[in-house]
Amino acid sequence: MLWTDKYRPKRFEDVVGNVKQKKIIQSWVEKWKDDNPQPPLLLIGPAGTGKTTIAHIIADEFSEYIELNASDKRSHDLLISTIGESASTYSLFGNNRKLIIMDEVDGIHGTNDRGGTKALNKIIKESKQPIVMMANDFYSNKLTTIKKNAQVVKMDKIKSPSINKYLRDVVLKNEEIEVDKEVLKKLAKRSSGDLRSSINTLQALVENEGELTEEALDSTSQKDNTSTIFDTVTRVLKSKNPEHVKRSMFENNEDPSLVMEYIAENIPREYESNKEVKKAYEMISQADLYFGRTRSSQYYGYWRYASDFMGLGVSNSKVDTYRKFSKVVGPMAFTMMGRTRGKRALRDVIASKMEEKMHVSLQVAYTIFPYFEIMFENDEVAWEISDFLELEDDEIKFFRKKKIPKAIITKMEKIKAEMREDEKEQWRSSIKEGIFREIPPQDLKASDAVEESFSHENDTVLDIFDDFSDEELDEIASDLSLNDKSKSKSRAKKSRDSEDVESKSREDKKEEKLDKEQTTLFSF
Ligand SMILES: Nc1ncnc2c1ncn2[C@@H]1O[C@H](COP(=O)(O)OP(=O)(O)OP(=O)(O)O)[C@@H](O)[C@H]1O
Repeated sequence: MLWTDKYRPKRFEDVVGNVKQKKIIQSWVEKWKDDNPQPPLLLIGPAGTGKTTIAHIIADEFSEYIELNASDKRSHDLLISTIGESASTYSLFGNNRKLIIMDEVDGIHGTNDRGGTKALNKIIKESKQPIVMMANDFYSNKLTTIKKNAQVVKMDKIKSPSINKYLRDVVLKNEEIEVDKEVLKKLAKRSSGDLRSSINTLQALVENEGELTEEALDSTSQKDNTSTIFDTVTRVLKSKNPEHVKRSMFENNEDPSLVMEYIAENIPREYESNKEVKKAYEMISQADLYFGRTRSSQYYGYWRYASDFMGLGVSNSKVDTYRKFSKVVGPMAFTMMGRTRGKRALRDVIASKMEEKMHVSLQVAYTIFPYFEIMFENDEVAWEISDFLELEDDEIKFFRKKKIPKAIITKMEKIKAEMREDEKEQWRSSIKEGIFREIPPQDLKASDAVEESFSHENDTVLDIFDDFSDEELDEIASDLSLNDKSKSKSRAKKSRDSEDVESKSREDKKEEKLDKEQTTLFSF
């Protein structure tokens, strides 16, 4: 269980720091309870200081609450259509107030066609129900009017001695874990006032290493004012606010390809719908492509695209934000493999085996990886797929921690040995078809997903490219084969890019053919 969830304060007294602010908030709650309506509460402050925690403690004081993410367009529509009305009507039952919690109000879209702050301001002004809003950026111009109509509570960073004390007396004491005092102090200091990140870092280090060592701390946590890798991943997966995501990516000093691996590892832990997972992996695969280009061309400008795809792209792949607490974990497969270049190539070796045996593009192969993780949980299926793809032991380890039991291997090899050649052939194609059957067909069409993510329904994705020049956009469009015109322009410009596009269309044809062939059941 995630420690930040386990030790999430349930009462105001348990919330660390911000003593004066807590008093103001408690008084706001008391006044509402005395039937004395108050302006909306706006909690502004740095990440991981307890704003959401406080909002939930407040929620316990009211009979009902509704929680929305203001920067999420769908939430915003919901807000207008349902809350807009109820916020301005008194409850029929006196004190039965419905608390409205709105996170990321500094990420709300400004213009009218996207809902906008105007409508939100109207609701805030007219609301007869308690509203709590949260934001990170005190100086965001999106908050100018909201601030005028709200009771603003500026939350401070948590001081490092308080963080240290909390980690020691609450978290470690309860977990019955002893750590080096000096290293703990260092961790508290490095968290830059972000209590959540300090807890996450502590848990990750203790669980991964079995103890808290200075070396491990130095390798994961960052210098002051920079986000830790865990925070960046949390931000990318949980937020839909482009500015927050961008800032977090920017402030992270880690090796960007490692950040990508962390994000990739955590996508299926946070996102629930296949469509979102698939879109997110599309974005990862685009980021990966640009890392590859950076390496081959030594042009570091490509890093920026990689960073936008894995940050904003992944963040925007979710339809809605999830209100759950998934544990951010390190990239298992990559940690196991170490980070040497030779070993990291393992991932690409698997993908190319899939390309050869399953006739899919490398891009699609990467998209299938998370599904393999699930399929490989079954011993027989793991053996059959591994045998079909001719995976080596270390490649199997990529998808499952445990070895395939010897008894299963012996049993399956015996079955296979007794098959005639034509039966073997049929069996191999049934494995291939079986894999495809387990994956929604639309998830296998990489190019569709990219096009979809550029559709006008998903406006926020377009925001990613707001500050790209026309030329840069042209190049990206051609890489993603979005339109023929830019494709041919780029072809003339760069032979490397044209090779990508051509091989992509070859793969598309192969996929179309495969789609037609997929008729039989997954017959394991
Ligand atoms: N002041 C605090 N006291 C005790 N625990 C805290 C405090 N702040 C954060 N935490 C821990 O960190 C977790 C996350 O905090 P929370 O979600 O409230 O932060 P936040 O300020 O809302 O961050 P964000 O701006 O990123 O949404 C909590 O579940 C809790 O475990």
